[in-house]
Amino acid sequence: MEQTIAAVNLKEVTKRYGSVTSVEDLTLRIEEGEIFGILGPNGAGKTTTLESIVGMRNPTSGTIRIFEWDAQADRNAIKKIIGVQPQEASLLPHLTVKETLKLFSSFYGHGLDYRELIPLTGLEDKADTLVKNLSGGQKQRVLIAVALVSDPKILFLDEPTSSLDPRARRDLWEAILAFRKRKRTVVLTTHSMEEAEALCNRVAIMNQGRMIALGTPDELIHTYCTEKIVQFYTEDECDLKWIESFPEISSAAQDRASGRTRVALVSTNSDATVARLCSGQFNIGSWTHLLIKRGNLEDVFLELTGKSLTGEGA
Ligand SMILES: Nc1ncnc2c1ncn2[C@@H]1O[C@H](COP(=O)(O)OP(=O)(O)OP(=O)(O)O)[C@@H](O)[C@H]1O
Repeated sequence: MEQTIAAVNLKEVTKRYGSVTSVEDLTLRIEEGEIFGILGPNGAGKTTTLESIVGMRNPTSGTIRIFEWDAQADRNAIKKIIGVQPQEASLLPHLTVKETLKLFSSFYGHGLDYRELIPLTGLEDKADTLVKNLSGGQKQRVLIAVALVSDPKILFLDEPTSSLDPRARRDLWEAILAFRKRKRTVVLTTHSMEEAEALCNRVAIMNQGRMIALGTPDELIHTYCTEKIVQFYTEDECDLKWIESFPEISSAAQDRASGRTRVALVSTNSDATVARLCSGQFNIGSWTHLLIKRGNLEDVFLELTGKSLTGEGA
């Protein structure tokens, strides 16, 4: 069966700087229409990967293709179909948002008009505001609008929301999702597992230059986070030793606040644990507020590396 052409295709890509290996033996296929996240802590190799794909760095070995083009040999062809979020320094502070987008549009013979870009990036209220008077989040949206001016087939974003407050971050997620609705591809890097879960249909987790996991957020959580937390409230303290004697319970903890006890059980089989709770096997009397929490991508990273994403040891 003939495979469709990938939006981005990396084969055995390695990038070395002297004795430092930034990216090692990375093979990865990103399909058209995906929002693909490259995740990992500081120094994992995310930016090196992204910049190698867009032709800003040359890999030491391996091949990178964007659709039918080679990332090194066909840079001019590739430039016409990709959008890369520029640095803030490329904005002129004394132009309005509308003027900025008109200026960048004038560089292209085709592409999106500012009248389309402004609603796409949620900048309707700021169209006539000078760039120098925008907040950090609004500037970030202008940068993404600039990356979209050429109506690219693939948009590349390096940590697009790292400096934003939660509200601005959500607004930007909306803009990225709106772009994807146009059947375009987005490749982004992020430290934030929350962002990856909210936005990306597939993610590659990198650590120390290597890809250590690849899949949908759900697949990765299901594969690597086999334990769930079963939480509920009781009136009195529980006999945790008894509860921990059940085979699927890895650990149990409780804390008392506002006259009641919150109990958290880490379970390898939450269905069995809930069944025991409902049938009274834990001998705890009445209970309320049952909550079952599954792991997240942060837990996946912890499971794979023994470290949190912020680099703290487990
Ligand atoms: N130009 C360079 N010269 C030497 N070493 C480099 C260079 N660029 C990156 N590196 C090294 O390669 C490794 C990966 O860096 P990279 O910037 O790709 O990581 P990252 O995952 O994007 O990190 P961050 O989240 O901190 O931006 C790091 O150890 C970094 O110091």
